[in-house]
Amino acid sequence: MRANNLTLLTDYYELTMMQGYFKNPTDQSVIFDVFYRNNPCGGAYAINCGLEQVIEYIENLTFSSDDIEYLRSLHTFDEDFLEYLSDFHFSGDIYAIPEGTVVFPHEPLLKVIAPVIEAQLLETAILNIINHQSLIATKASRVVHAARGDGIMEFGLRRAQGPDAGIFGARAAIIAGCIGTSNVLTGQMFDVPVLGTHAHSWIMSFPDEYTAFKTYAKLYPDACILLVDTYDTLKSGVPNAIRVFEEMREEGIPLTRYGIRLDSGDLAYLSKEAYKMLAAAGFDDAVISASSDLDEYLIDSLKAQDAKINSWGVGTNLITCNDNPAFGGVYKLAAIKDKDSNEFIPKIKLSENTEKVTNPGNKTIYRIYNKSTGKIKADLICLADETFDESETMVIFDPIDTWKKTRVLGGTYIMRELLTPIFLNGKKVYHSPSVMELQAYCRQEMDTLWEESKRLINPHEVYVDLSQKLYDLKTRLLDEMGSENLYDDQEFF
Ligand SMILES: Nc1ncnc2c1ncn2[C@@H]1O[C@H](COP(=O)(O)OP(=O)(O)OP(=O)(O)O)[C@@H](O)[C@H]1O
Ligand SMILES: O=P(O)(O)OC[C@H]1O[C@H](OP(=O)(O)OP(=O)(O)O)[C@H](O)[C@@H]1O
Ligand SMILES: O=C(O)c1cccnc1
Repeated sequence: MRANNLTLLTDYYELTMMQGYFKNPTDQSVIFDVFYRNNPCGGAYAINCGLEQVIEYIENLTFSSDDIEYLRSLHTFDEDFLEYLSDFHFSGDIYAIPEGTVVFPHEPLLKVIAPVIEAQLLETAILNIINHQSLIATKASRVVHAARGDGIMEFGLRRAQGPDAGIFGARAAIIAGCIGTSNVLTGQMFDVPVLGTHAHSWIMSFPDEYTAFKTYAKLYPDACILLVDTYDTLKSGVPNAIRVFEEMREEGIPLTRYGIRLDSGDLAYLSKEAYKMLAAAGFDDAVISASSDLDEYLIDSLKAQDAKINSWGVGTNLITCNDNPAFGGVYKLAAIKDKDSNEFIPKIKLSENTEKVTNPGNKTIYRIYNKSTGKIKADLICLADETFDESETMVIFDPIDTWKKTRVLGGTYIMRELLTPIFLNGKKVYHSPSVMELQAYCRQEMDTLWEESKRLINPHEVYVDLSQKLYDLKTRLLDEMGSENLYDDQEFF
């Protein structure tokens, strides 16, 4: 399982490049941006997640003597470089969007400003952490949204891709709105609710289903959710559960959190029939929980079928994000500081694919909200030193189809800068909220999205525009590079 010190959790090439920078000394500062290009699962947004673990990683970033010994054994690194590494610590600045924030493609989720030799090392671990947790938080947010206010219990640990995916996946799922997790270690590490029912094996280990239910109910009268599908849901499971609940009622045991779990069969039909039986016996407030390879689409469909389910256990498809296995976040160089002028010179990466051309320069992001509804109108990626006046009318435009323009009238909008300082000169200047605080924040964030953008299929995309200044800079750099290419003696076929 994950060690505290993740310094060697990096790609080999980061270290070979670092040695290259060390041998060709440059104390040049650079800017790297972390961003992603496509929203997971065909959605219109993502939930940014993993910053607390990035902070821990950077705070613990030191090469131990064992690390140095191991690197020496690779016969790639010289002694002077190894000596440099043994004293290594991060001395730069990091700005990031807080965890639990709704984010969109191409926005810098995190920005590193540091000497190139330091900034290069961080790439792999930062992406590893942010890509995983943002992916699972986004998937969980979709599942939570589909459940329309019912609680989602995260049950994925046994199917997660290893311990870390289980632990930090559950953390991300709770931030995105799951009410609890079956993962006890996540509960301990992050002080979040642990929840659960019982397995089929519990029923099977007793001579009969009634005795199994009765024994469980005696032990856990205030958290008594009985799994009713081991033998026959409607003929045996539900009647036996009702018998136990009736006995509890007769014995004067308060029925606080009690009910059933369905784990197979037609969940719409079974839940409706089970509800009728429970209600007829006076248990219409029983929890009817369902699990069985669920995801956001199945939950949405079961809601549309008027299934009488009010609690959901979701495991495999959530914790693995089965329909979209990678978040696709990247770490791209955006600027290099010029030694003479001490100014950042913007850099751009070209691509045949317009979407993949990077945004150059030292940037920040402003979120523009409609003042009366509080909903997001658009995000504006701009240069870090740009200022805006909310009383002025602003024209924003699509950076690809530039003729698509929107006029935002002065006084009708509010702007909020999303990037927050996390490290300045290597010192942490940010305090991570607790996971439950992040959950509350994420809920508020989801309220700023229009319903149309939360739809599971073909959601309305939120506009992410470039400021005029950034757009002009990008166009100028592209023009300059284009004219350089003009003089290449290329052969065309
Ligand atoms: N009414 C429904 N509408 C849409 N999907 C449903 C409905 N009821 C169940 N499902 C889903 O259909 C799938 C059922 O798959 P399958 O029949 O293989 O398993 P099962 O019924 O859980 O039985 P078992 O546990 O014995 O494999 C599950 O993903 C379940 O969530
Ligand atoms: O279906 P998921 O979304 O992945 O949710 C988790 C599943 O894990 C359990 O099944 P499992 O067969 O592992 O154990 P059990 O014998 O207790 O049912 C549980 O009953 C759920 O079906
Ligand atoms: O508590 C449960 O019901 C549970 C936990 C993990 C996986 N499936 C179900």
